[in-house]
Order: sequence, then structure tokens, then C-alpha cells
Amino acid sequence: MRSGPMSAGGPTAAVLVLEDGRVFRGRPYGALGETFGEAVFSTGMTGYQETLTDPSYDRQIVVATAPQIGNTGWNDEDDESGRIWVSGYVVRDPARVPSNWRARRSLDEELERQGVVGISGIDTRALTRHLRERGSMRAGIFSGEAIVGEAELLARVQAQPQMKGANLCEEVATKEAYVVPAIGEKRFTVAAIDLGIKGMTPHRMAERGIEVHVLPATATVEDVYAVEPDGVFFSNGPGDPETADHPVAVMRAVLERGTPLFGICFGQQILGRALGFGTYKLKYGHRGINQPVQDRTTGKVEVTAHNHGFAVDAPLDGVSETPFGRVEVSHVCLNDGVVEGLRLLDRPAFSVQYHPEAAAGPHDAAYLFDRFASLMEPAHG
Ligand SMILES: NC(=O)CC[C@H](N)C(=O)O
Repeated sequence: MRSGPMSAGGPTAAVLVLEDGRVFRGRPYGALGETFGEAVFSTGMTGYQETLTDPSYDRQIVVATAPQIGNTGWNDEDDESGRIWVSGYVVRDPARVPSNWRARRSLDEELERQGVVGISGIDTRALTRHLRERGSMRAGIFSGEAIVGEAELLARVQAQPQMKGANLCEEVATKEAYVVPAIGEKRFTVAAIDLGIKGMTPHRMAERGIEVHVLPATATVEDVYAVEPDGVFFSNGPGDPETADHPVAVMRAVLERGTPLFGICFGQQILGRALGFGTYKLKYGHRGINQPVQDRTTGKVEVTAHNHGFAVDAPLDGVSETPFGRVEVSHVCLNDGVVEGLRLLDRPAFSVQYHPEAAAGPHDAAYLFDRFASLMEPAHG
């Protein structure tokens, strides 16, 4: 259980190199070696286990703005998928002694066990301010023998692919369909397209009597309707939504048939595209569990969990005419006015850009799963 910041790599150095040439020196955290990804920051004070195992973080180096990380160690219950997906982890001050009744090992040990390269002991505040000013950018973490001349490290970072244009859903999604049974009496069947789904999402549906058939990202319209769904769900996921042409085509067929539809995060971006709106990359994105969102249908403000670097480009006010009828922006982020929800007025379909499954995060937005269930009531069908 006891594991200091030096335990994984000994007293060697680690270095974080950003694509614009800025360099931060620190200590190894987790595995030794080298890793690359898009450097992004998350403002969550808690919930690092859920963050690290969220498949939407594939190919991203996550910077924790909370200065101390690892206090509750790593447990056997809070994973959102079968592994850690972040490509690297950046923390300021790792907990020296994790303390929680559920902890099985330290975060440092788990990162090392899964071969995830991290760095600690750097000024994460300066790094976050840099990313906020310049935007998310490609980066590399190098430790131990991977440290060579700075010019060479920078060249390796600059040779990496950009997040814009990255098609990543199929690399993280399940290859085989599986079923998450309803908890208690079964009320509905949902086909959930896995674009990088978090484990809590089908669980939230199961809690509402929904049997969830999780299907691979490559599922066809025939695969979707083979499960005789009362509703269809499109999940969160990594990468650039502009590359996800196949899910967009499947979603259009679902909208055409008028089956109740719900999308979260990447799923909302797919809905935006299916309706004919564009998507665009945010300068530094929204990541954390403390983001204020207004539900414009009720006027209520929710504190919500976010993890998105892209957003839908839809007119905030008024109603847009689309090939699938009238659409309105149902939710908006109060920090920066980014579109956080879409609602169709002529079909039973809606989406949010944030994370009502709340793993980790506040439960303010749980009502959205009830809204999905109510769309599947026979009165709507
Ligand atoms: N959590 C998600 O679904 C993220 C969606 C998309 N990859 C983005 O960064 O915006």
C-alpha cells in the first residue's frame, strides 16, 4: 500500500514536452518510458479512477488541476471500463499513503501495473494556465531511458497525429455485443451503440428497468433493430466526431423510423451531425465535475460532469428547421455558452453534451435517464 512518488522509477527524472516547445521537468509517476497524447486538463477534485478508465480519454494526457491526487488509492469497484485509457497522467503532488477502506493499492502502483507513464512534481497550475491560453495541444512524457536531447523529444511530439481528425471509437468500443440486464422488473429494451461507453451509463438505465443491449460501434441498422429496441442510445466516445460517419448514418435511420433516441457527449455530436449541424474543436474543452449547465426547458441550473473537447455548432436561440423537423438547444453551459443539449420537437429524440451518468460527478442530471424512459412509454410510441 505504501508507495512514494519515487517508488516506480527510482530517483530518475521525467519530462513533459509540449508541441510548442514548453518543457516541464518532474519525477516519474506510474510506469517508466515514453507516451504521447493531447494534453488536456481536468478540474475534478475527486473521481480520478473514473476519469482514468473513461474510454473518451483515449490518446489524451490528462493534467489534474487538483494539487494532490491519489489520496483514496485504487479500488476494485469504480472502473468505468476494463482498463486505464488515458495515455499519460500529470499530477503535482501524489499521495504518499493512500487511505480508503476500499483501496486495494496505490494509484502509482496501478498506473505502473497497467504500463501508464505519468509525471509528478511539476507546476500543474502553470501548465493549466498555459493550456488555457494556447489551447489543448500534443505532448509527450518521457522518463528514465526515454529521456534524450530536448530537440529530439520535441520532434517526436510534433510527429504525433492531432486529435482533430482522429477516428478512435472503434479502437475502444466492444467487439462483441453484450447485455446489461434490467434491475428489477424489465420495462424496456434499449440498443446502445458503444462508441466508448462508460460502465455507469447502462447501469443507470438498468436501474430504471431497462435491459441494455450494448452493440459494437460498427453495428448496422439491422443489428440495432434485431434486438427489437424500444429506444436507441448513442454513447460517449473519444476522437473527432467529424470522422464518425457510420454512427451518423445509423442514427439518421433511427430518426427516420421515429424510435426514441438519446445521446450522451459523442452521441450528442453524432446527433448534431445527423441533423445537419457542424461540430468544432473547443480551444481547451470542458473536463471536470463542476460545470454549470442550464436546462432551458425548466430554467433550472445543474452542476454537471463534463469531458468534451468538441461541441455542436447550432444556433443557441430559436428553433432550427432540419431534415428531421424542428430542433432547439435545450441546455447551455453557463461558463461559456457552449451547446450542451439538443431536443427535437417533432420526434422523440434528445441529447446532452455532458455526463448525466455522473461517474464521477454530481447527480443533478439523473432526470435525463427518466426522460429517456418516459419517451419509451407506450403513450409516446
Ligand atoms: N466524452 C465524450 O464523449 C467526448 C466526445 C469527443 N471525443 C470530445 O472530445 O468532444
